[in-house]
Amino acid sequence: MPAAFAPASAPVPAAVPVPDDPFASLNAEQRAAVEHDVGAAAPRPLLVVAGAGSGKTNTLAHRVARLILAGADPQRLLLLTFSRRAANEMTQRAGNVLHRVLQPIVGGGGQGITTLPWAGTFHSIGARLLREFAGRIGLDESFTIHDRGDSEDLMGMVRHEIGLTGTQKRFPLKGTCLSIYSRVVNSRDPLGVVLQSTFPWCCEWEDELKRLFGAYVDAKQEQNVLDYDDLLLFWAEMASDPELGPEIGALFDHVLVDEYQDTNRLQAAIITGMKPDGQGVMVVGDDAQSIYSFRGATVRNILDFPGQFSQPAELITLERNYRSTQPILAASNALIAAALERHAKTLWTDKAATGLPQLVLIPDEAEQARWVCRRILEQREAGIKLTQQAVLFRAASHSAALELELMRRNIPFVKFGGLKFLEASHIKDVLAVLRFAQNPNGRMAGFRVLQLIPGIGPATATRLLDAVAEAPEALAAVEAFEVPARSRGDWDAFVTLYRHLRTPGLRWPADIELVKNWYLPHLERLHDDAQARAADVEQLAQLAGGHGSRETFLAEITLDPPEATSDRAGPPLLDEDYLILSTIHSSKGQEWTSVHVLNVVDGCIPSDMSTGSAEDIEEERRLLYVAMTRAKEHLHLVVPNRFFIKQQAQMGDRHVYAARTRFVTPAMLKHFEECVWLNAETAQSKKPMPESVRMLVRDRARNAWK
Ligand SMILES: Nc1ncnc2c1ncn2[C@@H]1O[C@H](COP(=O)(O)OP(=O)(O)OP(=O)(O)O)[C@@H](O)[C@H]1O
Repeated sequence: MPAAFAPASAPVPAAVPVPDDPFASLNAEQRAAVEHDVGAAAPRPLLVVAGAGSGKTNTLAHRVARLILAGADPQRLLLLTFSRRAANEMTQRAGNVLHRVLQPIVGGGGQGITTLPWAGTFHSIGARLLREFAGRIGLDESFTIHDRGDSEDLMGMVRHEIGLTGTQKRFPLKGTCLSIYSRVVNSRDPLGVVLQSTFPWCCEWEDELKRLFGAYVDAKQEQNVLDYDDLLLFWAEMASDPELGPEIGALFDHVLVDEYQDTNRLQAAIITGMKPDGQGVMVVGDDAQSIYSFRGATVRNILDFPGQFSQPAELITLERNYRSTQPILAASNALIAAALERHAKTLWTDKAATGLPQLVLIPDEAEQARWVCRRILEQREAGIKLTQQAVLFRAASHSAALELELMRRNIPFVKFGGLKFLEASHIKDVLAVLRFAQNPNGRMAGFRVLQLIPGIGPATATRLLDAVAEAPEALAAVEAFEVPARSRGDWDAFVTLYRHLRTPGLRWPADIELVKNWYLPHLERLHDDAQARAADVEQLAQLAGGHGSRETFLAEITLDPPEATSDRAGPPLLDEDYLILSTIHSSKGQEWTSVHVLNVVDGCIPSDMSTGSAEDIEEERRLLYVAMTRAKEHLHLVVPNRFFIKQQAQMGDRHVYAARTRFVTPAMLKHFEECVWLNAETAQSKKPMPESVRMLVRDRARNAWK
């Protein structure tokens, strides 16, 4: 039995007598979900369909605590969440409940009982299981994991190698190829179907793509690397194996899945493979918040869950919303009621409020930025901290004007969902060195590292990587390699580093210190803003200290990267109080007292990139629903009327007119307070819009398309 599955060293006493009812705050439906088949020998599958803000995360955390109190072994509890942050939060919340109950009994805190070693994302748990079972499925356990960028690069390289770049007609780019591949793997649909439905302009390349994907899989195998999709694919394969599937399933008494609406077919197959009868399986989700179909997630998973196992699942619906005021909820309900298919539920709340959500008409994006800043400062004066206010938008680029305005006014903010830490080239460089040391056969990492050395280009790097692939020990091949004379000094420094990194017994995180010292002079040479980037490298080194080994660090940072880098629009203006800027996708699961949604116009939401099919449009509607239901007390949908065209001379006046999003229909306007804002300097906001202006705006919007 692998070490990770060893029994807990300090088991929780079975069925502890409960002094105070820690579940008293739950409502009847939440309680039913928490108590479902507790203590039963064979707990039936359970689906909790929970509306936005109805406490599903809360319920799941209480269920975890309840199960542990009833004697469940935390080591045999698999908790699958959408992000690592969600896994940590869940563990902490369950810990708080347990703490409240157990503290009077065991005294002195009762902490430490709630480490949930199997709480994490599908991808990170998949990586762990694959390493544990590597030997059984013919996988070398030193495999490294490619992030999306590495995978694209490898796809590009293979595409070139098999001669698809030189074709007369333009073959799809590497990023598109990877998206198609990923979609096929995650949706489990045949290539032809995926091309027809999602990438119709690539249909003519079906045969070539098939050949490319075959070669891509071979390349990954040769180099002993796995991409994100492999983590799910291999896990699903193991789960469907008649011998391994039950063995893996038997490691866990309970399998709990959060945000089930954003899982894909492969993830559903993993659950059914491990637990064909659904015993101990509980999933929680909201079909109205399914927003990840571009990653292959399918809302069908949640709609079909009740009949997925050999026994029917029980269904519990949570409809009481604890987050938002009644008017916010009424507007959100009206919006989602127009959706084509969903589990019927209508949220209600007893949080009364006087104000309606606002629909704010604004002349253009620049005024939108000014108005939002002004409102945010007003609200702060009224006692709402900046961290309790968020500005949400459909695409990361939509906040550009606002970011400038915030910086001009010195309002601190943090942005989620922009450029990711791992996408920054300096972070990629450092990680590539570590990866090349961990797995010398991983060519993408090696290729990147070697070309950091002055005088070494793609041809020399390829020769060295070939030599490494053929040699029994990578270090010997590196030491014996002859580089051009002008690279000699830099090369020797690299060989010394590589020798250290390949020496057994090097104590992590010493590796990253060595890499940092080697890399910083290169950073100085390569970038003008080296200082800001060096701070990121420092942050990476600090993160590294929190991991047990090079191997786990590389796996975890690839799977769950930190968000912010100095590569963003500006340095993160951190303060003890700061405003939240976030894409709607990254706002999932969060809540704020006040929410502004930018660019609530057709073309932005629905995005003009996503209006291909009825399903795409439906997903855009759900996105707006997710954004609106993040608000507790104040909600503002901002509708700028005019967009300046980006590619034109400075001070150019070319622009287009936009219309309010189609999702807020005239019949829904009664749920909003409509206001118009003409100019930040003349305080004209909140006056009812004069009919003359209304007409003018409407006519102009229409004329723009004549
Ligand atoms: N029984 C309850 N009594 C009081 N407040 C509750 C109760 N259940 C949940 N809440 C509160 O309601 C809010 C929403 O809860 P939670 O984040 O768990 O909802 P959710 O269903 O996961 O939301 P979403 O899906 O919209 O992200 C939180 O502030 C939570 O503390």
